[in-house]
Amino acid sequence: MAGSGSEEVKILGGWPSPFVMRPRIALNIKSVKYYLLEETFGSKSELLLKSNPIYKKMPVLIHGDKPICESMIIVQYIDDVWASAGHSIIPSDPYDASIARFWATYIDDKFFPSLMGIAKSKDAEEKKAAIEQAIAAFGILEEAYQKTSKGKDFFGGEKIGYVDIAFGCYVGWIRVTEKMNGIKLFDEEKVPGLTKWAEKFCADETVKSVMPETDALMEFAKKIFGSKPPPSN
Ligand SMILES: N[C@@H](CCC(=O)N[C@@H](CS)C(=O)NCC(=O)O)C(=O)O
Repeated sequence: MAGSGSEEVKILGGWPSPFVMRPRIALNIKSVKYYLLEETFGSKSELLLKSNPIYKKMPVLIHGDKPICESMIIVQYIDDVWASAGHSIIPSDPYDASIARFWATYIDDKFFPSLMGIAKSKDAEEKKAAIEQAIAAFGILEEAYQKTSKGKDFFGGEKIGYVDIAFGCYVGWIRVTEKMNGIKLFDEEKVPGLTKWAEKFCADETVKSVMPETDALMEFAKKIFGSKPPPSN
């Protein structure tokens, strides 16, 4: 049985992590108060290691004394436990829910590796290929957005939903990637829907307080990836 909605809620995680943003947005949608137990990148707390012994990654949601791991599983859990609060994050229609899960999986399995590929590429050729992959994924996601939003602001329709949370958590990192590499992924001409969507997403009350400033994220990125991006063609 799911835990009672009244038990204490804690999130283990660091502010720059896109994955940590996901449950924080979901909790904001449900107006659930939580404590953020800040994890430092590079050193893992005992509580994190104990709470996520398999992957040892953030975020972990601790509800009462129960740990829940994996960001999108946590989002689903929050939607289930606080079902009557805020709005539904997962569509109630089973088919729409499966489509939302499909796109969330695509975002983590295909889009995110291409974004990371840009930062981690060792030479110009690798970087070019990663940029091309990211642009292709943006094109695919633009189509998905046009289909699922049905003329509304978000993938989820009028309100932020499952796919918005899955993709939206990367907006800050996408902006950092654009700045560090002199490229444009949110391109009004090529992906007009996604470009407007990103602005609406970042302006939403449930997102504003957890979306890191691009400059702060950039400083953090320089520390982990180095200040000089690999050469481009
Ligand atoms: N699939 C995981 C990914 C979580 C993840 O990669 N977290 C990173 C922070 S952004 C982490 O904890 N990294 C530490 C490590 O890999 O040891 C999720 O969605 O929760």
